[in-house]
Amino acid sequence: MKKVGLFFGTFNPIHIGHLVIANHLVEFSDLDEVWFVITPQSPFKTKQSLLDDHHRYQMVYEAVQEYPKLKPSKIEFDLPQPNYTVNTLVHLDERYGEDHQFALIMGEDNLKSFHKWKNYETILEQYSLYVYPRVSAGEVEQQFKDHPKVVRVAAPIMEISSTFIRREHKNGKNIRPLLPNAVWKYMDEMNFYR
Ligand SMILES: Nc1ncnc2c1ncn2[C@@H]1O[C@H](COP(=O)(O)OP(=O)(O)OP(=O)(O)O)[C@@H](O)[C@H]1O
Ligand SMILES: O=C(O)c1ccc[n+]([C@@H]2O[C@H](COP(=O)([O-])O)[C@@H](O)[C@H]2O)c1
Repeated sequence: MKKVGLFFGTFNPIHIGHLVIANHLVEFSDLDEVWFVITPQSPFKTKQSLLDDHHRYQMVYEAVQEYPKLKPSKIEFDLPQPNYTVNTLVHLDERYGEDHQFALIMGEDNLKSFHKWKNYETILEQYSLYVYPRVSAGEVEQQFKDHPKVVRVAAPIMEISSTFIRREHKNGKNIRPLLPNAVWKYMDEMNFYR
């Protein structure tokens, strides 16, 4: 049975913050692989300046080329939008459940709003949440604090966001160190976020 951590996101674009977290989890937890699930439409986000799904997928693909334990996933591309994670998990289990055990990866910021996710109780009954630290306002709800399914992982804190990268690239700043090299090249050649 392969243990796979699912890292959900819009990845518009994927940056080194995402990569550091994913790599930390495959190297320092019991997860065998991490799959980046590129979400066409996140339930809590508007579609503003969102690149086409396939371009976001391609950038993740380029970013993980030299990391055999990290994989991009298109599973949500053909599912109804907005993409509720609980639905995606059903599809993943149908397709891979026989020899894969799935868990979710999220930052502490997302754990703080996890009670707003569709059917979060069902998710927590069936899957573990691997939670890494993140600088953010607010409190983790009591119900999640000592929950047996919430696994704390001491990954490094990297406060970078895709929003910052898109904005400052547009402003003509050099944001190149924040992106894997191949992602920078793809983004630059395609003239994204100009
Ligand atoms: N620097 C970071 N360190 C750790 N986790 C991050 C970091 N940036 C984003 N994440 C988390 O990774 C997941 C996927 O990121 P996503 O692309 O959706 O967000 P983002 O980088 O914050 O993008 P945007 O700025 O466009 O909202 C989300 O759960 C998000 O909270
Ligand atoms: O299922 C839900 O209700 C739900 C609500 C908010 C977010 N999510 C998932 O969490 C991922 C990260 O969310 P965000 O808004 O921080 O980019 C997003 O890509 C979705 O897959 C899922």
